[in-house]
Amino acid sequence: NERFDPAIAQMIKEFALPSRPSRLYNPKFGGFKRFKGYGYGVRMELSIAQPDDWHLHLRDGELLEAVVSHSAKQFGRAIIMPNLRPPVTTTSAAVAYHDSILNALPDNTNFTPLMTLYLTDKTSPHEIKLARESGVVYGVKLYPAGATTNSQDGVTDLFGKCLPVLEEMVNQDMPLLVHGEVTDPEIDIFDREKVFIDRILKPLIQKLPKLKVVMEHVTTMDAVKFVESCEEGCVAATVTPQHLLLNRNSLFQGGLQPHNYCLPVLKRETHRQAIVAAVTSGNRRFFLGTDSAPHDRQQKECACGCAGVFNSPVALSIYAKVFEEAGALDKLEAFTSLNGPDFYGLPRNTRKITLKKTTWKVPESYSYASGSIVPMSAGESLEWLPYSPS
Ligand SMILES: NC(=O)N[C@@H](CC(=O)O)C(=O)O
Ligand SMILES: [Zn+2]
Ligand SMILES: [Zn+2]
Repeated sequence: NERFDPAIAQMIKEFALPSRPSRLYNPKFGGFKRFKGYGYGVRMELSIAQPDDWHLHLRDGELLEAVVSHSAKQFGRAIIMPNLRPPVTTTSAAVAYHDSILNALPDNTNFTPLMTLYLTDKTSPHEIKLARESGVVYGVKLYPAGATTNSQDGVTDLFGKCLPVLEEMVNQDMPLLVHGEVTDPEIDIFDREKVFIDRILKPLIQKLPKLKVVMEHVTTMDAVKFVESCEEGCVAATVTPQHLLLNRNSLFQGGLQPHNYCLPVLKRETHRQAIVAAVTSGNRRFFLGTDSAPHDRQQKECACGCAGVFNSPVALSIYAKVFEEAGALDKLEAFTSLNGPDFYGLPRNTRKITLKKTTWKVPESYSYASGSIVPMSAGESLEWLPYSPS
């Protein structure tokens, strides 16, 4: 590095990986032209195994058509959430939904949807067997009834109604994916995740220590501590771009910000920092799950707006930004591309994608047949532009 100006040498040191520099990180030097954010025109590229999205809402109908390509461009696989109306409660419904996703996909993509079943009080153990046999279902989703978007048909009493199903899931090695918030109206909305851990998750893993559980979209230091305390390979967590980048101030900055409203709701800064520390530590229990949850603009900008952030177009740029700011770009690939398949017992993607450190502007909205969808960070500038896999 002596060849370079000391400022560049320092930057290279910061970005170069101690362990596998050539594999994960290839800085390319583009002369000494001024380049935004970089005094000396250093151009950076990050090449990583193709990421998967372990928590994604693709919706159906027109919305599915409008959003699916944003995921298919960047991700190899995605766990598809079943909270449609009506919810995907049976294997045959999951197979039909799988087909409609494949039909909506653009040509020449290798994107593979991994389906889930929506757990209800009435789900039978037999349905779990069918799900496993289908070869397209990879998880069962627990929505406490009333906790979030389209959760009306969710579970009212997990231990009272669902134990035989959960036992069959252990037999079938079928993971339980959890929206971890209690719905008790007495509990403050900012405490619902913590209380869920104490009331439901701790007793659950005590009763069924072999059940694979993914705590979806973790938002608190309590969840981080809980997941870290569990046995690796049994309990894991997905983390969204918004819960890594934003705190609850972003809901009210300069006026009410409906496009930052999702569930679990954004938390205070100390929680955000705990989540960033967890994912950038290299802990294998944490992996990428965008929770990209598109709603039409009119359903967001109204008197009783829906919960959900549409982040597919910006997710990888934001994850890279968060890891870069934490000085942990060397841990990004494990989080985006390795820990997830390892937990689910699936092969890692062999394709690569490239993230290029260049400034790009996020569109204000994406229009589709009957409306438009506003993405996370709409109108803002981001770096780390993802390139399609080669
Ligand atoms: N995250 C959200 O705020 N919304 C999700 C549901 C969910 O994941 O809880 C949705 O389907 O819109
Ligand atoms: Zn959820
Ligand atoms: Zn979700």
